[in-house]
Amino acid sequence: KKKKKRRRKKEKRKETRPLTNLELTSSIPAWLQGTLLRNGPGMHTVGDSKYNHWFDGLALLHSFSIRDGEVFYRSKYLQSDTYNANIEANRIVVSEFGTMAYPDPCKNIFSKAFSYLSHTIPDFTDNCLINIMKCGEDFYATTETNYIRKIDPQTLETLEKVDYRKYVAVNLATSHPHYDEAGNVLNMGTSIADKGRTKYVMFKIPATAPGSKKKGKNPLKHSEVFCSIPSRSLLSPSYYHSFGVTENYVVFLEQPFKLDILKMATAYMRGVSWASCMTFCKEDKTYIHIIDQKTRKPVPTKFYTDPMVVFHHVNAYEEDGCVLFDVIAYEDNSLYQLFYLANLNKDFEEKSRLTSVPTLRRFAVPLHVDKDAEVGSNLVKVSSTTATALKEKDDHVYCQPEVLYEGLELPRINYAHNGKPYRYIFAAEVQWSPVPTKILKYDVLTKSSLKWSEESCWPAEPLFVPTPGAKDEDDGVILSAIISTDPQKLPFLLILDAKSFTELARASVDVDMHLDLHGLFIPDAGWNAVKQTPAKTQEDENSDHPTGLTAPGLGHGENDFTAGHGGKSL
Ligand SMILES: CC1=C(/C=C/C(C)=C/C=C/C(C)=C/C=O)C(C)(C)CCC1
Ligand SMILES: [Fe+2]
Repeated sequence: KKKKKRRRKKEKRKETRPLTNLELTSSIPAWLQGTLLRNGPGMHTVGDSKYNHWFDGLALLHSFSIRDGEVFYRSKYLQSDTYNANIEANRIVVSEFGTMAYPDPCKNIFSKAFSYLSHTIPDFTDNCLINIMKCGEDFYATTETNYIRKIDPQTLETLEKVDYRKYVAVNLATSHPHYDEAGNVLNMGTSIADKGRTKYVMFKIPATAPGSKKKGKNPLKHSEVFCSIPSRSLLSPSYYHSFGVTENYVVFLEQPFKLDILKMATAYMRGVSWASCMTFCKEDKTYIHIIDQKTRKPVPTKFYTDPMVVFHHVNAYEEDGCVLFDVIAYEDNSLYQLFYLANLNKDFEEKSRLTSVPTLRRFAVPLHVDKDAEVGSNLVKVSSTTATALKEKDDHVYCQPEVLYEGLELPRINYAHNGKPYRYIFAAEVQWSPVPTKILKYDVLTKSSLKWSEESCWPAEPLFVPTPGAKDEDDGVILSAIISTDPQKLPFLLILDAKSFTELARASVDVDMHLDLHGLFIPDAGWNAVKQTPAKTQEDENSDHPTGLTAPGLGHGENDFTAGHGGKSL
């Protein structure tokens, strides 16, 4: 018992209490007030057991609150059922993407959690480590299963566990929803429970519960299915990580990177991970579904392109009768392969090489296909792109993209331009190694770029925050959490001027920060709001350590992307 207590205390100490007055290099723009809230895998070892894949790690939330020129930092593990069950058992007892685990036989912890999906697939994890979703007034940590976890964006406390299945029939859902101008959420999920009718389900969650402007109502209860698309193959639906929207359409790629439901149904018995149930069928095509938001039906033409693997859609818009969409595409699924912790060894940067560089590809899909157009003719009449769409017989159209840029991932845009013509992509530059070393601003119009980099620095996804009342698309700042491989260098929040890509300020944090995945910025309601001092929630746990240091994950020298700084971790 004593040992357990000690261990728990140690876990707690990996989290920070709010820190004030982070070291700033220069002043932060006065208008920049709010919280940068981010998510990512933070712990890859529980007791003596280790996860196999970087995407398995227990979710660690962290935030930078910027108020009146000061920056406050805090981090906290998501207290998911998965986290609690693992900590309680002192080993990994819940399966993640790359790790199959078994419940603790001595405990009854799984009596509730271990329900069966379609009587074959065990309940999925609620370790929501990928992104943060805003849903009405609420914020949720998200992953790709049917579970999301409500969180308090200020204290990072974990609140309710929400099962999407209570509201819409999905077993999987993306961690990259879209938002319309009113704040309604549009997301896509896959329904595999009903084996005979495997389908992709597009659903909407309203920003406010209809008929009530009162806070506290759960908008999820009012989720509605917007459209569903039958899967081409009932036993192997495609895997997808995101999708695109324009003002009137939705872009969904049914790619040849697939989930094998039969393999998934027997994975638990066979002791293999979910990841091993995913196959890239390089002989197959990538089908492009364009859904009309007015009719809520897919455009009937069968658009397709060559096999590829896409995780991130960048943006999509309509121009001259076409839907144009930009994605980051790979030739194969080697990205997932690289993130196995066994591959993330000490010589990681030298040894780990992607077999395909992520490329920015622009596709053009003609909305109205002339039945009389000649077979072989290009149906794209847009002058801004060299992408083509060749008419074939039987209502098929073969799309070939224009390759715009090579070596980028984690794309973000000024979200006010989502679904509309746009010019700038902010991303992490990655070449043959999956670790980003530069932040990139790519101008899709002039095809030129600006970059930020610094010796030994690994940047996170760059997030764009517009200046209030901004007119230009790039009028704002870029926020990115930077970690360093140099033990002498502290991790820091970097603030760049989005136009010139010059540094405006940085706030160094004396913690062991983890490399995160995705997040969002929550602007403060009023710029002149009363000065808020975050509550010192973790003070007593950390009182033996006045600076409230964080050592998420494994610490130095272990393979979890934690770039520590010498001697400071707990
Ligand atoms: C647990 C689980 C899954 C988890 C997938 C995850 C966690 C994917 C993360 C992807 C990322 C971070 C991509 C970045 O580009 C699946 C395969 C959906 C299916 C079944 C259960
Ligand atoms: Fe993502």
